Amino acid sequence: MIAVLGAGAFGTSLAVAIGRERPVTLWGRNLKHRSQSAVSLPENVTVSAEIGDVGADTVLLAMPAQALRGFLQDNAPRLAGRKLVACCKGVDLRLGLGPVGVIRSVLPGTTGAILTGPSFAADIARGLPTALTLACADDAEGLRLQHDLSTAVLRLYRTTDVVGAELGGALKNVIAIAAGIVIGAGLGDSARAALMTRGFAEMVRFAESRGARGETLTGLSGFGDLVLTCTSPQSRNFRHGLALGSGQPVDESATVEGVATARAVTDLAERVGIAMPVTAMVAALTEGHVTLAEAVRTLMSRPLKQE
Ligand SMILES: NC(=O)C1=CN([C@@H]2O[C@H](COP(=O)(O)OP(=O)(O)OC[C@H]3O[C@@H](n4cnc5c(N)ncnc54)[C@H](O)[C@@H]3O)[C@@H](O)[C@H]2O)C=CC1
Ligand SMILES: O=C(CO)COP(=O)(O)O
Repeated sequence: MIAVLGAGAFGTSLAVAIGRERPVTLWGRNLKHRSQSAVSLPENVTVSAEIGDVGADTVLLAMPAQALRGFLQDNAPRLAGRKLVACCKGVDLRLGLGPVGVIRSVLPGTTGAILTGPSFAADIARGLPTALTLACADDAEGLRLQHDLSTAVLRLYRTTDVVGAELGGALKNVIAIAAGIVIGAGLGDSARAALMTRGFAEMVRFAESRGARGETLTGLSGFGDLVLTCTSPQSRNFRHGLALGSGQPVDESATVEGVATARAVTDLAERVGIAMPVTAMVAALTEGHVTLAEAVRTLMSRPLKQE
């Protein structure tokens, strides 16, 4: 049995997609919000506001990355021993870990996996074809999850490179904010392409330094999601950048994972001496430490180097 915890945009869309083929329980802490959503649920989906009723052994965790640690701590006894699949993208500010690292840190001994890759919740909910990465260090467990969670239109690829999948999804949000800033400020498509490419280089550099395989970063959870998020106004991270770049107010109510992750990753990279110029600039810009003009000048005046 499968449960999705978190009835926001992504959790609801996953419950809808999986619920078209098999039974799912969807739990949310604020189901009033869900009932206002335009998405209608298939019959296979049972909605519950009582977490104690959720008896599934496979549990998808679909809340923002910065909320995951507290949620796991609050619900540790009830979640221990289940297969936990993180469905969020980010690096925890306090622990400096991706979502599976957070699961392992709060619930040692629990199987942790991550479902990530290029997919807008609205596309999944509409039943449009989507391909994602399912990463689990235990390949036999990963194989089982891959089969249990794939559907006719939700195609899961499998890897054991958990760190690579975690960091691809987390870091692309930061680069998407930068891409939005570039477009919002009218700096042009050429500048965005340059920034995506150099941003991707620093994603790979950072992820490899933490044990990820480069090929994971070139896959769906890295390059794939980078392309989607840096080029579509459906992305909240991209839209956040658009607002910053064009001097408009940002949407404070939106889940914009790249903001906290930019700070978390900048601090981690500084500690180990890895150059992350785009990520560090996004952290400085979103925190108001530099102006856009200073950021562009700084990035363009870095010493000339080999590609
Ligand atoms: N929306 C999308 O298209 C996609 C989102 N994601 C990822 O999914 C994660 C969640 O994003 P969305 O669902 O889009 O955000 P959302 O803002 O639509 O929903 C977040 C949900 O988490 C719940 N929540 C927040 N803090 C909580 C806590 N402490 N305990 C329990 N529930 C809590 C909220 O009540 C809300 O229902 C993010 O990491 C995002 O990057 C991944 C792929 C696609
Ligand atoms: O992760 C996503 C698409 O894969 C969703 O992007 P946003 O969180 O920027 O909306």
